[in-house]
Amino acid sequence: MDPAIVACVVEKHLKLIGLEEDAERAEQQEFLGSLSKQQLQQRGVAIYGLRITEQRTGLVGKTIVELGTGSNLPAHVIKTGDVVQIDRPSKTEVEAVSGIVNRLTENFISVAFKEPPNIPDDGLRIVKLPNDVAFQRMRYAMTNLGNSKQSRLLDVLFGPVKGDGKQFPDPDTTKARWFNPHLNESQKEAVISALNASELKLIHGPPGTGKTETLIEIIKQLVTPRIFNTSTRKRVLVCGPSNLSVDNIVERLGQIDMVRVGHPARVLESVIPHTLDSRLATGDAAALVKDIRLEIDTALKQLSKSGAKRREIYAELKELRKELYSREKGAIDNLISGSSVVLSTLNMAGSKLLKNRRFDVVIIDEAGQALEAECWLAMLLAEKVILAGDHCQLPPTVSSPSAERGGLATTLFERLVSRNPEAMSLLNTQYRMNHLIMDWSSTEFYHGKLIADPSVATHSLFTEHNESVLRLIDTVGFDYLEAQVDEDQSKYNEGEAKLVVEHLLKLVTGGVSPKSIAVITPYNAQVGLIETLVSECHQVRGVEIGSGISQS
Ligand SMILES: Nc1ncnc2c1ncn2[C@@H]1O[C@H](COP(=O)(O)OP(=O)(O)OP(=O)(O)O)[C@@H](O)[C@H]1O
Repeated sequence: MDPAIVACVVEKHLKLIGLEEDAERAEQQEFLGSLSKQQLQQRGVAIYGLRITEQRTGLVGKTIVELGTGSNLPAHVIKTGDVVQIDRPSKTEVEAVSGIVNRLTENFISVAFKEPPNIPDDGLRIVKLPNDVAFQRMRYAMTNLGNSKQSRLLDVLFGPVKGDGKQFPDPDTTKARWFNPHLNESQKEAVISALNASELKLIHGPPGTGKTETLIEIIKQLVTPRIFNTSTRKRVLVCGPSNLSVDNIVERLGQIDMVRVGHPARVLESVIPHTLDSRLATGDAAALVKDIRLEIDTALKQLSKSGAKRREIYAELKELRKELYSREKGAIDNLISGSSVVLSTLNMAGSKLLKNRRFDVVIIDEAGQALEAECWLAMLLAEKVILAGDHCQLPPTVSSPSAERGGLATTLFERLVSRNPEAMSLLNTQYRMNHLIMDWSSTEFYHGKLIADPSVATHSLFTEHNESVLRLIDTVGFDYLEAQVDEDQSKYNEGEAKLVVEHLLKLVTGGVSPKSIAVITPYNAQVGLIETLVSECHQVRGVEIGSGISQS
């Protein structure tokens, strides 16, 4: 590698991450500081009138405080994993404490704290705060990259070595043993070249081309080699930028020896049994920590009625939590280092649980949606990386215009596709769209290289073919006026919304179920308007309407 190039990349990204963090913080603070109680509630960033309903011990000695209002919580936008402040707005002498939302139901919100919080039992408020953990971790990743030693992987990524190194002679594909023999030719080529790559593999997967399907085969082949005659089973870290991107893989891996690192409240329900928490709560580890958890919970219960003994109980709690931490840490280490496949978000790869571990291979899915620094959180943990994604779709969202101009939204995947094209395979057959829908994007973005699999190439919603598969409606000249709701700058257009509902009616009366239709519009106000019109028209109720921005 060329240390000067690495230093330059590190410096650039540290600066861009700083700009992005400043922009996000300024946005949040301006937002929170300028709003009244009523406005904060209306926007859903604060919940008032809460009281503590329960306190207990969570994983690694955290204190979990459950709060409720006595009935359903008002509408809010607070999500699990958000950093929140808890205070008592009517009493300034009560010091605010901050924690992380651990679980949410209609009636309760649970918050995890490092130490038991010293707050009163009622009259409390929760306010959503900006979360700087992601930024701290990205900074840590870039600093680590700057300090990393020369390696083959870094030579490929920052030096003159090409990313086409092979470990084995190419196998006879007709005789290869596949977990999924139905993979198409481009998928099989991607699997073989990924397994054979010495340091780097890039898999370019346009929509519906079976990127996940291909990664599943790669993971299974790494853990239990069948194609390449090697007895070495690899240990794999699989990451993605969002919880959903990781959970899609967990769901399709089946019964493999794996552990999903991440908060159970943030993962899909079907994935919960694979989470670290669930595995710890059910295995041998559970017995090891059961007694000590009970003792902590008893001490926590005494705390609220203890008066003068409060200090003693705090001291006892501190000791108990130290012991719990050390036992749980041992159990966590055993589980993570004993699993063939570990899965987490990129951000979580920078957490205490994973950051100093080593793997044989790191796989990143949806790499076209991840910031470069996030990728480094995972990539520094192995000597071989496989990145899958599609740089021709939307890049990750960036709040700071200066950071965007500086290149923060240019992903590592996109950079490597042009820097190391020899390491790339294109998945060329898609299984989702009629070819008429595909043709346009194939020509515009994929140099006309996409093929529609025969199973979908001519499929259509109607058996009697009188409705076109793809229709573009130019509303210029229709006198449809755009309007703006408020200072949010969100726009809507009544004429276009009515046109959408007319088309929905046509589809539904033609026999399409409303549940299989989705409407996407970039403006929240337009989402709201179409939702209202849809709710007023009973035939089309059930249609999904959204801005297309993922919530995961
Ligand atoms: N070789 C194949 N034969 C038949 N069906 C396939 C094949 N590969 C993928 N599919 C199907 O195509 C669909 C898309 O696959 P998959 O979700 O793996 O694609 P993707 O590229 O990850 O999708 P996305 O566009 O969401 O990123 C799935 O229904 C999958 O079962």
